[in-house]
Amino acid sequence: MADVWQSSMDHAVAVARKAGEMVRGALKDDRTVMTKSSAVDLVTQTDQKVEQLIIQSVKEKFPTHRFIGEESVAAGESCNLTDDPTWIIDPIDGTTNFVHAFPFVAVSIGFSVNKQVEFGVVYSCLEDKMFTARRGRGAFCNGEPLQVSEQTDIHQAIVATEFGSSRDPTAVDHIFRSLRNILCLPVHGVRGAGTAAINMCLVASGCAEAYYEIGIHVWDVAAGSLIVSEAGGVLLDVDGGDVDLMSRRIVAANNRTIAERIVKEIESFTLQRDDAPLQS
Ligand SMILES: O=P(O)(O)O[C@H]1[C@H](O)[C@@H](O)[C@H](O)[C@@H](O)[C@@H]1O
Ligand SMILES: [Mg+2]
Ligand SMILES: [Mg+2]
Repeated sequence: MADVWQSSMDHAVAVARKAGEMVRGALKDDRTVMTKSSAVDLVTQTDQKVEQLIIQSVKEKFPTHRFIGEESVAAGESCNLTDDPTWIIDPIDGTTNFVHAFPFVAVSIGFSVNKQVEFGVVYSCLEDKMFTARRGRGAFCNGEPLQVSEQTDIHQAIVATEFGSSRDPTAVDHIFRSLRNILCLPVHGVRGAGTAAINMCLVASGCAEAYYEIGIHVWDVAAGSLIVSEAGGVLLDVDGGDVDLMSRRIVAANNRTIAERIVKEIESFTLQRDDAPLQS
């Protein structure tokens, strides 16, 4: 049966690679840093230019498709997922890393139809690693199949997480208590690449057993969520229920045993959903 979304996925890979070239080029220039929701929620003109490059290129080829882009939402566009074909774009995942030339920076493009991710593309620009997944057809890195770790013992796991962009003391307390609970299980180690998308690709690659975070957005995790599940992994909400990509919370793990063990240690809290009505 013809795969109606293959041409869209091919375009996503091509434009992610082109965006990666733009990111690498911008690393040679001075980067003007602006802030969004907090003093540490950074954005640059390169984030904005990359998002426009991706969106304009898609509009030319697929004029009926819709978009959820991190920087478009930051500029006031809505973040509502419909049944329509929708490109869910994080132009630079790891902007803080980009600003500091810390070498983990990704372009993340998820593609949803009927509110289901059909393909995901994460291009780790400085590693030149193209992570891809098509629903039901596996996950790959530069064309090589990906498979999650087979580890079921949490005490022999590496767990990835991030501290996020909030410095609200209550949220930070929850984040640190969760981190302490997990670190002291003990686990072999806790790591963070500084980008949700690359953390999820590390889980899909079998390099980390799990990644969890409260504070992410749909554009951070849409592509990575499919790459993890197509590599044999599982996705949960931090409370152990079904994952909800708009909820700003996620656990991505190699298997349910590890995922549910991590859920037990997380002090969860809720944040305003990505698709909450815009404040008037
Ligand atoms: O770099 P961006 O796209 O803003 O995404 C990161 C976010 O800013 C951080 O707060 C999260 O902790 C990371 O997981 C995101 O990758
Ligand atoms: Mg991001
Ligand atoms: Mg971003």
